[in-house]
Amino acid sequence: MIIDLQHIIWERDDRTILNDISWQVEKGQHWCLLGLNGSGKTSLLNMVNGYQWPTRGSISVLGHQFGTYDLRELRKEIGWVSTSLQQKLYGTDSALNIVLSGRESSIGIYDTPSEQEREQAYAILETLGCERLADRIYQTLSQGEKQRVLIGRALMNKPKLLILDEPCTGLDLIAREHLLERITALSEQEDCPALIYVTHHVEEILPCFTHSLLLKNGEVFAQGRTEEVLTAPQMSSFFEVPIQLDRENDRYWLTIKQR
Ligand SMILES: Nc1ncnc2c1ncn2[C@@H]1O[C@H](COP(=O)(O)OP(=O)(O)OP(=O)(O)O)[C@@H](O)[C@H]1O
Repeated sequence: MIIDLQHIIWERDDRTILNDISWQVEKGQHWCLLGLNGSGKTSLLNMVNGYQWPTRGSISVLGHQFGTYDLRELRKEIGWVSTSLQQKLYGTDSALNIVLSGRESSIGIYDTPSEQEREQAYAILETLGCERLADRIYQTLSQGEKQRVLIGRALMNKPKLLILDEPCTGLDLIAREHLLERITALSEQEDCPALIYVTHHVEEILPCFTHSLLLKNGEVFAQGRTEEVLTAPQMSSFFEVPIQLDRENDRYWLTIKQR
C-alpha cells in the first residue's frame, strides 16, 4: 500500500479543516486530487509528508505507520513538486545542478557529484525531454522548462511516491501539453513512482490517472476509478453549477452549462 489514511480529522483554531478522510492508494494506481481553493488538498498532502499531524486518525505511507518511523527517512522516498519550491532554489544554478540537488533534497549542492550521479541526472533530463537544458541557468528557463527540471530533481532520489502539485500552473497551452506528454511518458516507465496529481482543471487528468479524489470543504466528496468519479451529475453537484463534461481523445473537458 502506498498511502493508507484512516479517518483523518484535522482541527485548527476551532475549525475542522479535514473531516474524516479515509484514502487508500495502492501500488500501480495513479491519483488525481481535485478540489476548490481551500478544500484541504495541501493540508491533506502535508499529512502524507508528515509536515502536519492529524488531530485524530492513522496514517501509513509506503508501509510505514506514522508515529513508529523516522519521517525524515520517509521523506527521502517521496518527491514533491510545487511551484512554491521554485522561489527557494538557487536560480543561478544550472538545470543539471538543480536535478542533482534532488539527491539530498537540498537547496544547492554541497559536494562534488560522482560521474555516475551526473549521468543519472542527465538521463533524467533526457526522459523529460530537456537534456539540451542541462547547462542552462535555471532562472533563464521558461516556466514549462522549470517545471520539468523540478520533476527531474524529484526523480533523482528514485522516489516511490511523486506528488505533482498543480504542475501546469502558469503554463501556456503548448507548454502544458508538452509537460502532460512527459508525465504520460513517465507513467509508462516500469519504475514509475505512484503519482498524485493535484489540479483544478479536469482537462489535465490524463488517462494514466486511474483514480481520482474529489475534496470539498475538507471532506471526501467522491473517490474511486476516474471514469466513475468524473461524471457530469457528480461534477455538477461538486461545483454546484450545471456542468457539461465531454470526453474526447481520452481527456475530459468541462464547460458550465448556460442556465
Ligand atoms: N496551519 C493552518 N492553520 C490554520 N488554518 C489552516 C492552516 N493550513 C490551512 N488552513 C486552512 O485550511 C483550509 C484548507 O487549506 P488548504 O491549503 O489545505 O486548501 P487547498 O485545497 O490546498 O487550497 P488551494 O487550492 O487554494 O491551494 C483553508 O481554509 C486554510 O485557510
